[in-house]
Amino acid sequence: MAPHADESNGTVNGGVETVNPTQPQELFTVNSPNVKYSDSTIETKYTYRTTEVTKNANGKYVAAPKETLYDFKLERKVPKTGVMLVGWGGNNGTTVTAGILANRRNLVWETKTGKREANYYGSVIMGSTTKLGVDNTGKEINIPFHDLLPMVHPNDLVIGGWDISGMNLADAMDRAKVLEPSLKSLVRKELATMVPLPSIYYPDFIAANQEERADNVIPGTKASWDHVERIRKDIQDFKAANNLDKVIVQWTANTERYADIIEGVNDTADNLLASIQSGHEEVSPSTVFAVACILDSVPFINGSPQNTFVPGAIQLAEKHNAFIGGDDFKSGQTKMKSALVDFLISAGIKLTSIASYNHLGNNDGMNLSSQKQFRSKEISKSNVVDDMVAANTVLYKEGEHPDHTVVIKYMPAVGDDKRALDEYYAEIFLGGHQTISIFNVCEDSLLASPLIIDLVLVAEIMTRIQWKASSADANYAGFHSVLSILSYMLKAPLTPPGTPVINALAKQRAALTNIFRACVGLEPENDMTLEHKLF
Ligand SMILES: NC(=O)c1ccc[n+]([C@@H]2O[C@H](COP(=O)([O-])OP(=O)(O)OC[C@H]3O[C@@H](n4cnc5c(N)ncnc54)[C@H](O)[C@@H]3O)[C@@H](O)[C@H]2O)c1
Ligand SMILES: O=P([O-])([O-])O[C@@H]1[C@@H](O)[C@H](O)[C@@H](O)[C@H](O)[C@@H]1O
Repeated sequence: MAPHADESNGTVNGGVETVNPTQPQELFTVNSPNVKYSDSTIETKYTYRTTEVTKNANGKYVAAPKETLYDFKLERKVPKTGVMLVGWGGNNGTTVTAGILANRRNLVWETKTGKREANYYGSVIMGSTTKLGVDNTGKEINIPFHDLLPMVHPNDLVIGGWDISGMNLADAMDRAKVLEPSLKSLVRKELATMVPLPSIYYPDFIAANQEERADNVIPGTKASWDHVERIRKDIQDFKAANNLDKVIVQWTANTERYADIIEGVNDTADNLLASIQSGHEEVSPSTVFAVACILDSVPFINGSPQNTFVPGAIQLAEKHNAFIGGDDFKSGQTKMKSALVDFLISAGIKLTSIASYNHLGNNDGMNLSSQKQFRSKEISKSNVVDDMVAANTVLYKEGEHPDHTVVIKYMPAVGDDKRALDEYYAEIFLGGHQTISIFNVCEDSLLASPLIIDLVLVAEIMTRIQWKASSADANYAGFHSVLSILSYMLKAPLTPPGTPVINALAKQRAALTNIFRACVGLEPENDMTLEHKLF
C-alpha cells in the first residue's frame, strides 16, 4: 500500500500530495545472457521473430521466418506521476478519483448486500494476471500484470484537472450519482478540496444542453494561442506544486463533434499552429489541449470518440516525439463486441448482422442525444469489427460486411446504469442460423474508470522504454508518438499513419503483454505448451 497523506493538503488544483511513489519489489528477474540489470535500467537484446510472406513467379505464397534484432532499455525507477483529467468533474473523473482514494486507504463500506472493499476490478493492469512461464513440473506460473514491468501504482497518482463546471469534486460526485452514499461519505472531505481548473469551452463542439453547467470557463469561445499557453502553464504549475516527475493528461470530457479536416487549416502541424493563432473556428478544445501537451511532451490520451488528432496534431506529435493515444474508452458493449466478433469469425461462423442498442441517463448520454456528438460515437462504435471481417476471406468476399447498426438513447431515469442490448445473427452449417442476444447492465463509469488508470500506467511506462536496432550504432529512441499499444483500452485505436488498426481484443492484449515481455527479454506468450504434448 502506498503511504499517503491522510488529510488532503490540497495543493494546486486540489491534487492530493503523496509521499514518494512506491518502488516495486520486483517479483522476478530474467536469467538470460540477453538481459542486463543495473540499478537504473534493464537492457535487453531481443530477437523479434516474424514470418515474411512473398509471392513466387507462380503467384504462390512463400513464407520465410524473419529475425530482427532490437535493443531495449527500460528505466527502472518509478517516477512521481500526476494525471490531469479534462472533464475532471464528470462521472468518470469523479469516479476514478474517488476510486483511487478508496484504494489508497483500503476503504470498506456498507451496501444493502453487505460490505464492499476498494478494488481495481476492470483494470487489466491491476486486476489481471499474465503467464510468466512454467515451472519444472510444467505448472503455469502466473503473476499480476502490474508486476511484469516496474509500473506506477495507481494509489500513488496525484490527480487534478479541468472542467467547464466549477463544482468541487464532492458535489460533482453527488451529481454523477454513481457511487454508494456509504463510500461517498468516506471520501467526501478530500474530494471537497478538489476544484477543477477553468477550462476552454467552444460551445459549437458539444451539445447545447451542456451550456448550463459551463460556469468555469476561460474567456474565448474559439481557439487562441492564449488558450494553449494557459493549459501549458496549468500543467507546469500542477507539476511544480506537487513536486512531480511526470504528468499524463487524459480527455474524459464530453464527446465533441468531428472537426472537418481542411487543407491549410489542420492538415499539417504548421497549419494547425497557425490556425490556433488565427482563432480558426474548426479547431476543437480537445485539439487545443492536445497541442498544449505535445509542445511540452506531456502524453495526451483521448478517451472520447471525436477526431481530436487531426493530421496536423499527429504530425506535431511526431515532430516533438510526444506521445498521444486514443480514441474512446472501450468499456462495455464495444469491448464485448471486440471479443465476441473475434470468437465467432475465427470459429468460421459467418456473422451477418450486429444490432447494438443502448440507453443510459447520465450526462454523457445527454450530450450524445445531440446528433453531431452521437455521430462521433457511432463512428467509433461501428468500425470495431473491420479488421476481423477483412481477415476472413473464406467467409466474406472483398468488401462484404455484416450489417451493423448502433443506437444510443438518452433515458434520464436509469442514470449511469447503462442498458446495452445486442443481437448477433450468424449463418452456420448447412443454411442454419445462430442468434445471440445479450442484455448487459452496468454503471458505465465503473467500467470506464479502471481504463483511465490503465491508460495512465501504460502511457507512463512507455515514456521509460527506449529501443534501437541492434545492428545499427544508432541512438536509443522512444516508440512512435502514436501509442497504438493502448489499443486494448480504446474503441477506435489510433495507430501511426499508414499502419493497420487491430480491434480484436485478444490480439490487443497479446500485443500489450508481449511488448512488455520483450522489454525484459522474454519470448512472446504462445500457449503451444509443447512440453505437455511432446513426451
Ligand atoms: N463508460 C463510459 O463512461 C465511457 C466509455 C467510453 C467513452 N466515454 C467518454 O468519456 C467522456 C466522459 O464520460 P462521462 O460519463 O464522464 O461524461 P460526463 O458528461 O459525466 O463528464 C464530462 C465532463 O466534461 C466536462 N467538459 C465538457 N467540455 C469540457 C471542456 N472543454 N473542458 C473541460 N471539461 C469539459 C463536463 O462539464 C463534464 O463534467 C465522454 O466523452 C464519453 O463519451 C465514456
Ligand atoms: O464502451 P461502450 O459500452 O461500447 O460504449 C458506451 C456507449 O454504449 C454509451 O452509450 C456511451 O455513453 C459511453 O460513452 C460508451 O461509449
